[in-house]
Amino acid sequence: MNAENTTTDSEADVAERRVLVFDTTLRDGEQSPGFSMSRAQKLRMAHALEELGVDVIEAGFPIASDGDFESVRAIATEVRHARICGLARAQVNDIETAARALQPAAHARIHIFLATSPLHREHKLGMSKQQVVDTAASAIRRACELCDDVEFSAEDAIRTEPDYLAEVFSAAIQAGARTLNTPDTVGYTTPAEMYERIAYLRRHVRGVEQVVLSVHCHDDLGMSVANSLAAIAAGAGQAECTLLGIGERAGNASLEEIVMALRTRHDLYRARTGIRTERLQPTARLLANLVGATIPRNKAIVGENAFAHESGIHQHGVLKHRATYEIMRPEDVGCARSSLVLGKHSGRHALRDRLKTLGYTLDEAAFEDVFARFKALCDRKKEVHDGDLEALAVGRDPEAAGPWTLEHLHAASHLGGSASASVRLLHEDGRRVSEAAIGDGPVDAVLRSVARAVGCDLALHEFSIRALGEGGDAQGQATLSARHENRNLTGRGVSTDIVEAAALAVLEIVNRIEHSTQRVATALAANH
Ligand SMILES: CC(=O)SCCNC(=O)CCNC(=O)[C@H](O)C(C)(C)COP(=O)(O)OP(=O)(O)OC[C@H]1O[C@@H](n2cnc3c(N)ncnc32)[C@H](O)[C@@H]1OP(=O)(O)O
Ligand SMILES: CC(C)C(=O)C(=O)O
Ligand SMILES: [Mg+2]
Repeated sequence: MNAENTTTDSEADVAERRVLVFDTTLRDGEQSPGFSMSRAQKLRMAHALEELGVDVIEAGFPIASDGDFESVRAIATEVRHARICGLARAQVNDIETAARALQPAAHARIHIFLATSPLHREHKLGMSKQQVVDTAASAIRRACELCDDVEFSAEDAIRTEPDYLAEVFSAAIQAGARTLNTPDTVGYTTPAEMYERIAYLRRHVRGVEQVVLSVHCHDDLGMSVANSLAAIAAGAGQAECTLLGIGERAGNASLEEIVMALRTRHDLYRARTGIRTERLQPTARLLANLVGATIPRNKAIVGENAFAHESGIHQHGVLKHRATYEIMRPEDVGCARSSLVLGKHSGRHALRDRLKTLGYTLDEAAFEDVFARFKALCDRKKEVHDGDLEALAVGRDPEAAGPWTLEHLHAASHLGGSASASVRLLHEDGRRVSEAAIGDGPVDAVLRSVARAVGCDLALHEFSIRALGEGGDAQGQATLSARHENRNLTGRGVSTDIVEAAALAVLEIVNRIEHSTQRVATALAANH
């Protein structure tokens, strides 16, 4: 074993295998509550994932909605190196829709899934064993006519009879699938069981040597990464995972943890990935900023404390020899604490340098915009922290920008009673509207006054605020979800004043509504 556990990929020996990283942050990750992204945000994330070096980007489920279709198509158009994948049920319409969305891709994959476990066959699909085999095989055959790379997933594979799963996979290979995925859909398995399952499939699936075996683990019992690693140890050649482990329920296996476990314990796994590990922290932080999530301080690899030492005995050890308490080098995962303090006396060089370290390379116009907003922020805050800079660099979601902007806001809370707020909004067509309302707390009052001003029906559903830096003048990022016509819409806003941050989040929502109303009106006019 390497004493410092800092083995690099170039030291790999000849026996090592290349494990493919299949990222499903934009599909399984995005389909879970709290992580939805607009098309522009997904596109931005897809570029970052490509830069990170993932092999496959599962960009969405094209049949799910027009928005998902458009997102997959935009990613397939712009992202040229990574393979772009679209999910489809074992149904012709799903498959043809996925193929249309993927049509511009340089490298495309259609991913078909069908549940195989007794529970799903009987209670969900109402299909016999033979019907499942036939449905999967005919779906794969149709997909192979439209795309030269087809993956098949046996949903709930872990709770499927092993001999039957081997039969389904053998039929899938015969029908043309090139990757066979074994999902632990409900996060039920254990590492020993997963190892045994992959080893069993390697012994019993006909034609298995022609395909890549893949694994897709969920974290319901907190074992998704351990289970993925066990599958790799047993011979799986592809791991499906998400950044920060976001995904259905308790989430998916976390990409950064699988990748760094393979790298750090190369002595055990003898496997490498194509991930540029120094991009892990910046890419994970970009995701957190786009979806307004907080990365727990103690999160492995990318959390703020992952390389922090506070206790004296540890500090003493690290000062003598870093490897006493660190099994990875912070710089290998993109974690570099800056000693430069940015404030109102800082110039463009220091800001550009810091942004680059954080993973943001902006074009001249975008940089000048960030610089101007940075200076304005410095007038409101003594010190500007990394979180503040990331919020400035991520900027506003273009699909939520304009036409309404906030000109004036006043909010007051009354002890033991309700709160009140008044706003003045400016529309890009020149209209100015002032309104006031009372509510259950200042955020609700702000929401009601904005809703009244723009004449739309909104009810507060959820509200959260997270600090982007340290100290009493830290900026807050508000994430607010409101109910509108039976849908929950989410908006985000950043300010040193949390009520103003909430107002900006409400404005994102009303701007989204106005954009979609305009799109519908344009489409109707075009049809006439
Ligand atoms: C384990 C996973 O992560 S699977 C992916 C889960 N992700 C999602 O569901 C997000 C996107 N989903 C959606 O937008 C919708 O569910 C849609 C558009 C796909 C389908 O919507 P609807 O047609 O209204 O169907 P609904 O979702 O209510 O029910 C699912 C239907 O698909 C069928 N189905 C489920 N899985 C499969 C499959 N793999 N292959 C074929 N049919 C399937 C069900 O039996 C059910 O059929 P029925 O309508 O004949 O009863
Ligand atoms: C669609 C499949 C691969 C899935 O997400 C699961 O089974 O968890
Ligand atoms: Mg899943």
